[in-house]
Amino acid sequence: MISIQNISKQFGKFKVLNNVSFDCGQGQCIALIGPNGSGKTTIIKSILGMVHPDTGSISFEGKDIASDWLYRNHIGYMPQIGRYPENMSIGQVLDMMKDIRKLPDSQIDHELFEAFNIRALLDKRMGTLSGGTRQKVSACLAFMFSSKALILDEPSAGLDPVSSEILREKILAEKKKNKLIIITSHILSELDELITEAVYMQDGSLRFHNSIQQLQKQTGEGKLARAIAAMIRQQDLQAAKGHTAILTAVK
Ligand SMILES: Nc1ncnc2c1ncn2[C@@H]1O[C@H](COP(=O)(O)OP(=O)(O)OP(=O)(O)O)[C@@H](O)[C@H]1O
Repeated sequence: MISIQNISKQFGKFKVLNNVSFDCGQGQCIALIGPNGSGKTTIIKSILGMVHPDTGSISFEGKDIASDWLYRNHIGYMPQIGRYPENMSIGQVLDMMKDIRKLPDSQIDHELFEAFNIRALLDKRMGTLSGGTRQKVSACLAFMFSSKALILDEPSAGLDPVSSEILREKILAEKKKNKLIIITSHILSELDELITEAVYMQDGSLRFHNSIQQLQKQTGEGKLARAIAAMIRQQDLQAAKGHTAILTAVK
């Protein structure tokens, strides 16, 4: 559904993405993980057309995204930090987005709107909201338009435990509808039982892309956090062995 081919991006002298390629298929729930600053948000922004890679290409349903921006209507995006006109009320922001997306009311998904009780907050101005409430508004907007693909950047950051669970249930429900979901999180335990694939970024490069079954089989670990840690240890060990073999051969 989304294909990322050899994308690189440099900000000034700093290479943020280095020849990254991977495919994201319909029905997959992909964890995009890696240390701070490894390039996860830059990948997401590249998919959304908010950052333009210096080289490489990205396609959505087989079409290069550079040639047609309408693909964006098929993606629900929840940013790490939602930025909205601070003087507008929640109700005005929701109405504005509905106007832009032009979807009939019957197709609008109000589930999170109801579950987070946003109705009671409609008159509150965006500039006065707590971080968690702002996240809830971002979540409502991401899921509201019944998009084929959902991209969620640290979706539970700042949410209270009950709201996090509501959002997790919603993600699970959307996964069952065969949507593509790409999700970043530093709390790997949140991703257990949710994701089908893990894409691990390090220093702007893709370190591995495995299905959860492959990861579990290769590491013998059931939980995502332990499987990722074991996978990295295995790869480091292999690299060290390769290094030693080269040194021995040179001697
Ligand atoms: N517009 C920009 N100008 C300059 N540097 C940038 C810009 N956007 C991102 N970067 C740098 O690119 C690197 C990757 O940033 P990115 O936000 O993609 O990382 P991340 O993996 O999402 O990190 P985190 O886990 O902290 O959210 C960082 O060092 C960041 O400072």
